[in-house]
Amino acid sequence: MFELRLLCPEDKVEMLGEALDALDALSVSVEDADAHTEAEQALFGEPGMPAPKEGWQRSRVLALFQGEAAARDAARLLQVQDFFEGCSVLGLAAVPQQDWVRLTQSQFAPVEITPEFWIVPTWHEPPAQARQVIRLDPGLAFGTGTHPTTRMCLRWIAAHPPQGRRVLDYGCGSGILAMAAARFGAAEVDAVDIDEAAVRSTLDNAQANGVRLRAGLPDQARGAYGLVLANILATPLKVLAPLLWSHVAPGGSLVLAGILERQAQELTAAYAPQGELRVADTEDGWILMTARR
Ligand SMILES: C[S@@+](CC[C@H](N)C(=O)[O-])C[C@H]1O[C@@H](n2cnc3c(N)ncnc32)[C@H](O)[C@@H]1O
Repeated sequence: MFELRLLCPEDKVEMLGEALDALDALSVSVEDADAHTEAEQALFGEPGMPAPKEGWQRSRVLALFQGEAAARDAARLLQVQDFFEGCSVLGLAAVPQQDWVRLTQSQFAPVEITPEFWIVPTWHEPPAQARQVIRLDPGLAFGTGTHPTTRMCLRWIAAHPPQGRRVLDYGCGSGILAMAAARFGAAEVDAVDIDEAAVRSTLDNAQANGVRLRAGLPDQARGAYGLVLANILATPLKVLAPLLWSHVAPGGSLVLAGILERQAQELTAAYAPQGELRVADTEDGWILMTARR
């Protein structure tokens, strides 16, 4: 394969991407051309807020082509287009053949939650000491067990098995928390998400793990649950406070994640009318907050 490297200003990125697509590029990726220099610009918003800008001042656009001829033709064609003004060709380079599947898989190892409880990709054997295993491959939905917020929720579930309880996983992503709740004895599990792809992913993962649960959009959450889990982000968690609390049964627990250490105070304040949130765990600057009803 051959890689064509282009440089372009912010307002040309989208058009260039579409043109490369039309020229049969196998893939197009965009990087900050000023990364690791004084001119590097951070491009992210606060959790729950849009990024301040959609592109970098100067972007490096990398397009993969099947062969050298296709990459050279694309470069020649682009250079004579009006919209290419302000852009330039940085170069063409052969991309060494790699086993991409193996390379991707090698980045995902089994994740230890406790010495007995592991999240294991399907291409790995579970470790010998694992007594509880969830099989999960990285997919479209969030939740492989590699993120601290997910890991803290999983540790909490393992330490407080929801034996015989109804459990709600609000913002289920891959369904990892819902499956863990089922594995640790939940009588009934509902998993909901605003993203339909996450709902599908949860159903697929549950089936692959032989776990019974109901998954759907948020209006599928019904009634009171002995355990409500929500690993989202601070801003939606604050907005959802009355709703999430309304689903916690008397004597039940609420477990919240996706919160940065510095956001503890605002979360405590947002939930104060409902219940007393406490920090139950912390990892890599993230915290887990819980409350009993
Ligand atoms: C950080 S992921 C957590 C996934 C998984 N529960 C875990 O712990 O790894 C957050 C999920 O919440 C979903 N989400 C975001 N806002 C939501 C909302 N208002 N209601 C329901 N789900 C929401 C997202 O689509 C995403 O799948």
